[in-house]
Formats: sequence, C-alpha cells, structure tokens
Amino acid sequence: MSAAMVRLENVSRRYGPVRAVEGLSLEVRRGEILALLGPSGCGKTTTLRLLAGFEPPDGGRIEISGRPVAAPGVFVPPERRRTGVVFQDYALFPHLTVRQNVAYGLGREKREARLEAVLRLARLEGLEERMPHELSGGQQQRVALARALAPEPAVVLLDEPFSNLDAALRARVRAEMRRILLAAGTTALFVTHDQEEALSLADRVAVMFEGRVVQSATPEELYERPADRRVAGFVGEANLLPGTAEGERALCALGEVPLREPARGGVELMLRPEQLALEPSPEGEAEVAEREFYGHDQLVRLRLPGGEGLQARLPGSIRLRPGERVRVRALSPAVAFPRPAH
Ligand SMILES: Nc1ncnc2c1ncn2[C@@H]1O[C@H](COP(=O)(O)OP(=O)(O)OP(=O)(O)O)[C@@H](O)[C@H]1O
Repeated sequence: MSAAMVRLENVSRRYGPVRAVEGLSLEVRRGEILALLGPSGCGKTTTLRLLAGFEPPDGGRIEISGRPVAAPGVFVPPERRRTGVVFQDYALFPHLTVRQNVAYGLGREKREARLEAVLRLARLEGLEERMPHELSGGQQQRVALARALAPEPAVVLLDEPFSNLDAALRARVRAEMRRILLAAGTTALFVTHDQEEALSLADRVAVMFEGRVVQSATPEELYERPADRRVAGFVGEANLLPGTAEGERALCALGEVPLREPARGGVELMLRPEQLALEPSPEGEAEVAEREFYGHDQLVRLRLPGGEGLQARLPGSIRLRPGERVRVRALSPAVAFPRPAH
C-alpha cells in the first residue's frame, strides 16, 4: 500500500458557534485521486482551506508529504506547503495570457521546459496567447489545472471543479481532468456534493457529514457496502426494509433475502433499485404504483401490503402497468444495518 501524501488527524475548525470541521481524520495516498463528498455546509471547503493553509485549524494535526504543516506550535504558510489549488471560479488572472497564467509561480530556471510540458499535458497548445475571456469554460478549467500542476505540487486541491460547467459539458471535462491528473501522476483531492461526480472520477471517496469523515472507500465498496443508512442514501437510491436476520439470510416483506455479511436479530435491509427483479404474477406481494420511463432504463415504484414503498430499476423494454401485481426478488445480497431506535 502506498504511503499517505496527505494526513489529517482529529482536525477541528470553528467559526464562532459553528463547528465547520470537528474531529476530522483523513488520508490521501500518494498518486490517488480522492473525492471529499458531502452535502452543502458539511465542511468540505473549510477542509480544503485548512489543507492549503488559508486558515489555521483550532486543533489537530495536518501533514503533507510526511511533514507537519499544521499542529500545535506549527503553521506552515500556504506558499511553502507544496499544494496547488484550483478554485471553483478558476481565479485566472484576467489580464494575463494562458501562457502567463500557467507560468505564474514557476521559478525562472525551470520555466521554459516545464511550461511547455504542462501546456501539452493540459492540451493547451495553440491557445497559449489567448486571454481567459477568449476561452470556453472547459478550457479555462484546464488552464487553472495547468497552473496548479506547473510547480509540481505534492497535492492538487480542487474545489467543486465542475460546478461552473453546464451538464452537457461536465461528463466530458470530468474524463479529461482524470486523464490529465493521471498523466501528471499527481496526488489530488477534490470536493464535491455530487455523488455521480465522486463515484466516476475518484479512486477513493471520503463521505463527510457535519464536519467529519464517516466512511472512506473505493467507489464500488462505498456503493455496495455503505457504512450506514445515511451514507447509503447519499451515494445512491436506497430501498430500506425492516427484517429479521438469521445469519447469512434475513426475512422481510420480500420473503427470504441473502445478506452480504452475517447478522442476527432485528435489522434494516438496504437494497439498491437495480438489485430488484420483478416478475408479473397475480399472487405477487407488490403492486406497481408508478413508472418513470427513461429510455435506457426505467424506475418502477412499488407498494407493499404494509404500505412500504420500493423502487426498482429495470431495462426499459419490460412493460409493466400501474396496478399490476408483481413478485419481487433480490438479485444480489442485501446490506443489513442495525434497526434504528424509535
Ligand atoms: N468564514 C466563515 N465564517 C463563518 N462561518 C463559516 C465560514 N466559512 C464557513 N462557515 C460555516 O461553516 C460550515 C461549513 O462550511 P463549508 O463552506 O466548509 O461547507 P461546504 O461543505 O463546503 O458547503 P458548500 O458545498 O455549500 O460549499 C457552514 O455552516 C458555513 O456556514
């Protein structure tokens, strides 16, 4: 396993009575792209600012490349942390050309060779003499990324890097950014509130709620084995059903369902909509309530006899009508959470 390039240990930051970051611990490994994912106001931007050194933490320890940059009695200023920052609005210098923007912050000795390499890496050849206002949003973002990468930082920090781009452009720019970061071999941490962005771009995702990280995992692990119901609902759509676990399986309104991890007693079962298969049957336990057709697939809302709702994601070609009865089967094991206390 590669060493941690960035380490935050029990870091806190308050603004008056607001605990923006509270006991946060997190590691970013050398060469990985980590997404810090959480709802608005959970402290993502504050974490990024603490890492960049724009403000000091109230407590805890931050290390970059094995060196403490913030700890009791230690505070290394931003320009000596070896971090590159890509701001949400890119913050390009409007009166400087693309070349001058990227060259900013490069020492004179290394400048020419490194500048050409970074411009090529970020596919900015041919745009070097343009001014920022003469560029598209995606191109501006590549300039901001090139400027951050130019001094070969230990870690690149990106704040909501796609929020200024329209939806159609986002997926393409995302793949492009991943390609550039991988080619640069850099360690990167980006913050986002968009689960799709986090899952599709990052090697690992850290989910943050109320100032702390509650789970760090690969995108697949996070989606398939969320730590609790809140993470489950934040990283995707989650069906939650009460059940009784008996080791490797559980009993619930769908009958017997296999479990990912053995459990016993009262549990709450989590099944993703695409884990459910439906079969029309007059004796089926569920009734089709609604159907949303998307072409490539469809979302079918079901009602169980106890009144609980369920959602199933199915190929668009399967025809089901509201009012029809269906049998519901789990195609893969459910995750069992402890039953919430009422
Ligand atoms: N300079 C500040 N002064 C006072 N409160 C602040 C300051 N900066 C952030 N906060 C508060 O700290 C909390 C965390 O803010 P932060 O910007 O880190 O969240 P975020 O997860 O990045 O949210 P968003 O996705 O909306 O940008 C919020 O309640 C915010 O209002």
